[in-house]
This record gives sequence, structure tokens and C-alpha cells, in this order.
Amino acid sequence: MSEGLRTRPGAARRAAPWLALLAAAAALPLVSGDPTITYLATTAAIYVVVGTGLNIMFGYTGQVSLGQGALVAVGAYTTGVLMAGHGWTFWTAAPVAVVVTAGAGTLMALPAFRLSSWYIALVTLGAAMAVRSLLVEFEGLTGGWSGLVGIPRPAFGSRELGEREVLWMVLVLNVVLFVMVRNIVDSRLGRGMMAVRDAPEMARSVGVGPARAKLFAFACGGATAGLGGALLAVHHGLVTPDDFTLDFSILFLLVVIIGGAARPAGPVIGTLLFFALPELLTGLAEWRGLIYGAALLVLMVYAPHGIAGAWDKLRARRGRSAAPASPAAAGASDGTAEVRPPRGGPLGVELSGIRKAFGGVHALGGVDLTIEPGGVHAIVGPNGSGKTTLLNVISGLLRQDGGRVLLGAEDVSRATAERLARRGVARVFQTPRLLGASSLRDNVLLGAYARERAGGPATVLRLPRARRERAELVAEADRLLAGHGLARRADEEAAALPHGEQRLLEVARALMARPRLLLMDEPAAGLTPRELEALGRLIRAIRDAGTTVVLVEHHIELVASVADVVTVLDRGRLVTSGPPEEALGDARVVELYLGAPA
Ligand SMILES: Nc1ncnc2c1ncn2[C@@H]1O[C@H](COP(=O)(O)OP(=O)(O)OP(=O)(O)O)[C@@H](O)[C@H]1O
Repeated sequence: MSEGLRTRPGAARRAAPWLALLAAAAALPLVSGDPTITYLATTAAIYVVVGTGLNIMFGYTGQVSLGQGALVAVGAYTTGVLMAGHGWTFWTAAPVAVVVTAGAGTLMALPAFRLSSWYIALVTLGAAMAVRSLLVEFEGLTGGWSGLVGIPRPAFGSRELGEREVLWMVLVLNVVLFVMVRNIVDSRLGRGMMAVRDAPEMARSVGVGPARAKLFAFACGGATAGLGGALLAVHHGLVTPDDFTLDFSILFLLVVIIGGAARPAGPVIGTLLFFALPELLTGLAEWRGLIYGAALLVLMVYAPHGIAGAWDKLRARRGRSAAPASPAAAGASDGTAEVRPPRGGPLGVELSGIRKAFGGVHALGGVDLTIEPGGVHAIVGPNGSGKTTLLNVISGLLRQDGGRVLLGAEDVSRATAERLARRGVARVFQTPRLLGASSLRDNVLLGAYARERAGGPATVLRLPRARRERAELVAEADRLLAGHGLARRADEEAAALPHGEQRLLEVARALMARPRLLLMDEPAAGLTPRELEALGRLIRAIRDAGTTVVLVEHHIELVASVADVVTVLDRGRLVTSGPPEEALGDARVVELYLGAPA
């Protein structure tokens, strides 16, 4: 058994029903011998290829594209022009179509760096309309309304592949794609894409560059649409603009949504349903529109994650009730035993003249502060005094209006959050920011994003290097989860956790980064007294392991018990800074918290 499957025994079992379904669907046309069934099955299998790419863009990265049909057209016409017009073989034309369409997909991604996902939907819709017009306008190249005809089948020498052989080829491609998508999703790349989709600020704080993640997703979507287009061109033998209407583009989005976005099997199920339903409803032709609409409505209300999502939920519910309590859960500790030394020495911070305003609100009005490496530095102050803004500036999530930030000896005044994460800065947010639909284990693994070494190709192909690294990280994440008493729930969705445990999960994710500087924003909020004590022990253990901790906190008892230095802010200005008893005993601070003496 492979290392990957050994560490995730559930993954193979989860995929098994869908692989069986795919095999059954593939077997039907292969045994029936009916050319119509073979033709329809090939078309369906090509749609799965396109849907799989869209699933990466939309399902995993949250980029709504209504232009997938246009990208398929780019792939189909590129193949058609090269094969019918220039005598290329399928084996040379298809890779060119894939590259050209990946490029077109990447171009479509450019507005995505600035726009929210629903605006991107409009941009891609516009692109779909523009491509169709261009296909008609460039008549000399594309054949105008008549399109391109006489596109030959793929051939080996003079022997053309038969209909069934083309179907086989597309099915094999689907299996390869399925495995590649599973490898991507179950890797740093996939977790990064989902972080961009669910919590963009958190994504940046763990080291994910949102632009790169979106670019990668659009390139994947473009490449698979190009492959789908190349296959459609040789399957049909001709391409015309009428093959690529707006309905065609929207169809792929529906296939992914109905099948189950962000589930590798989603496009398979969605496509099977799309092709099977008209056959099942032949006697009810006039009711078909109504039945489709009602089914979509019911699905969106009761199964918003599509059919694959509903199935996963059912399994998770059954698994939860059957799962025995693990020893780790019974003896939940405070996680101190699992704290590991950072990826380098502790980092100090030097802030000089930091200013930040939001419109007329001066959140920080010129803060000078030195945070020594290796200690616990608490920042306290009344609501709205600028504490979170200060953490955002230190972590690179906000660019200050003026002033300088030094991290160690390095001037990072203009550094992005992603870069700082790579330098060893990690963050715990005021309200937990998690991948709600991902497992606890995947949430913790995301913390290692900035220190994972396996590159894209090694990850996609799951080469031994990537496997080894993944197995080590999974073991580390499981130890952290066990340390926080969450081992038993490692495979459950993070969104199902109660608030207190979501906070623990955030801390585990931050520790997974082995940070040199850990920024914690109100980690004690909502914790019970027992949990507070455990948090205090954990913070001390993190410091003792060699990490600088900056703790923004309202819980003064916790601050007094763990902090080496306390800084007090009020209305964006530094009131005092020093050892806890000195800073917290300062008359101005007492007045801030208790009000002026009568
Ligand atoms: N993105 C923003 N847009 C507009 N105003 C903001 C923004 N972020 C912070 N502020 C304002 O800046 C001031 C400082 O906010 P900040 O969140 O840093 O305070 P805080 O000390 O962390 O407060 P709390 O203890 O309530 O979390 C507040 O007046 C707040 O309303």
C-alpha cells in the first residue's frame, strides 16, 4: 500500500463508490456496441474533463467562470485549424491546443486579481460572448458560421482510432485527471486554493499568494477546457460557432454545482445526471423544464454542496456516531508536549512612527515600540485602541500610512503577508478563520504551507519526495491535534467544531508553521477557566521553545501570568510599556480600565 493511502485510509474508501460508478458508466457503452450510446458516452466523458477543470477554478478556488464554453471553443478551433487546415496529427495539435487555451484561461484570470468572484462571472461571460463573435468574424481562419469541417480522428500512422477507441482514450484521460486533481486537492496547492476561497486574509498569513493561486486555478481550468475542446473537435469531426453558445458555458457550471463543487467526483456525477435525465424523462418532454428547475431548487436548499457533498455528509454523520473515543481524546492535554522549536531563532520587531488611518479614524497615531526576541509581549488597551491594527501592520496584512517596521534586522515596511509568513511569522486571528468544509487535519496542514518544499510537478504526480514530506507533515499535524484533544475528530469538518475548539485548531495551525514570531489576537476570548489555564501553559511553552509571542488580549489575569512585557495602547497611541506589574500598575492604565477616581 502506498504511503499516501496508509496515512489517509479513508480517502481510497471514499473514492471507491464513485470509481465504481464511473466504471459502470464506462462499461455500458463498451459492452452495448450501440454507436449512439458510444457517441453520447464519449461526449459525456469529454464534458467530465472540462467540468473537472472548472471544479478546480470554481469549486476549490471560488472563481465563478461562465466562460468555460468559450475556452473549450479555443481548444476545439485550435485543434481544428491545425489538423484540418495544416495537416497536423492529433498528438501534436492537442498539446498546442492545451497550451493556447491555458494561456487564454490565464488571461481571463487577470481581472480576478482585482474583482470579487461574482464580477469575475460577468467578465468571463463577456469573454464567452466575445470569443463567439471572433469565431464568426475571423472567417478566413475559422470558416465563419460554417465552421471547420473534415477534422480527422486521432490516428497511429494511417490507422485512425475507431469510436470505441476514442471513448477508451477519453476514459483513461479522465482517470489520470481524477488522480491528478485528487493529488492537487490533497496537497499544499489545494489547501492554498481553498484558503483563498474561504478566508483570503488567513491565506496570506500562512504564505499563500492569492494571485498565484488564482492564476494556477485558471491555468488548470484553461488547460482542461483546451483538452476537452481538442477531444470534441476530433469526436464530432467539425466545429461551428453554434456548438459554443452561452448555454454551453453555463452547462459546465451547473454540472459542477449539481454534482458537487469541491468534490473530485462532482463533475462525474453532474455529467452523468445531465446525460441520464433526458433519457429518463423522455415520456415527460413537456414537463422537463419544470422538473429540472424544481430539482435544482430542492438541491440548492437541501444539498447546497451538490450530490457528492450530500453523500459525504451522510457518511461523516454515520462515521461520527460509530467512531470510538480515542485515548488521546480521553486524556486531552494542553498541547504543550507537542510544541516544537521554530525554524530559526526567535524574531524581534522594531516599530517606529507607525501611523494608520481609516478615513477620519486614526487607528494608530505614531507608535514606537520594540518587541524583544524570545519573550511574550502582551498588547492591551480598551476596545478600538488599535491593537488589531498593530498586529495587522506587523503581519503585513495592512500597509501602514507612515513609519518603519523592522523584523529582526530586516526592513519589512513594504513586505507582503505572504513574504513575512515565509520569514517565520504566524498569526492567530480574533475570530477563527478556518477552512470550514475541510477536515481538522487539513486545517492544521495548511499551517505548514510556507515550509513545505515539494514543488508543483512533484505534488501533482505525487513523486516519492512529495509523498515522504506529506507523510511526515501528516504525522506532525496528527500529533498537534492529539495534543489539543482533537485527534478523534481529525477527519471531521472544521465548521462542525464548537467555538473554543475552533480556537485551539487555529493555534495548532499556527504552531504547524514552527513560527519564529507568533502573533495572537485575543486567543482567550470565550474560553472556560480550565481552557484559560491550559492556554497560559501553552503560551509559555511556545516561548520556551524559542518563539517570540505577541499577545493581544483583554484577559488581564492571563496577561499578568504569561507576559514578560506589557504594552498599553489607547486611541492609537502608546501609553506605557514595561514589565507586567509596572505597566499594569501605572496610574494612567488603572484609570483607563477603571475610570478616573471620583
Ligand atoms: N478596516 C477598517 N475600516 C475602518 N475602520 C477600522 C478598520 N479597522 C479598524 N478600524 C477602526 O480603527 C480603530 C482601531 O481598531 P482595532 O480593531 O485596531 O482596535 P482594537 O484595539 O483591536 O479593538 P478590539 O479590542 O475591540 O478588538 C477602531 O476605531 C476601528 O473601528
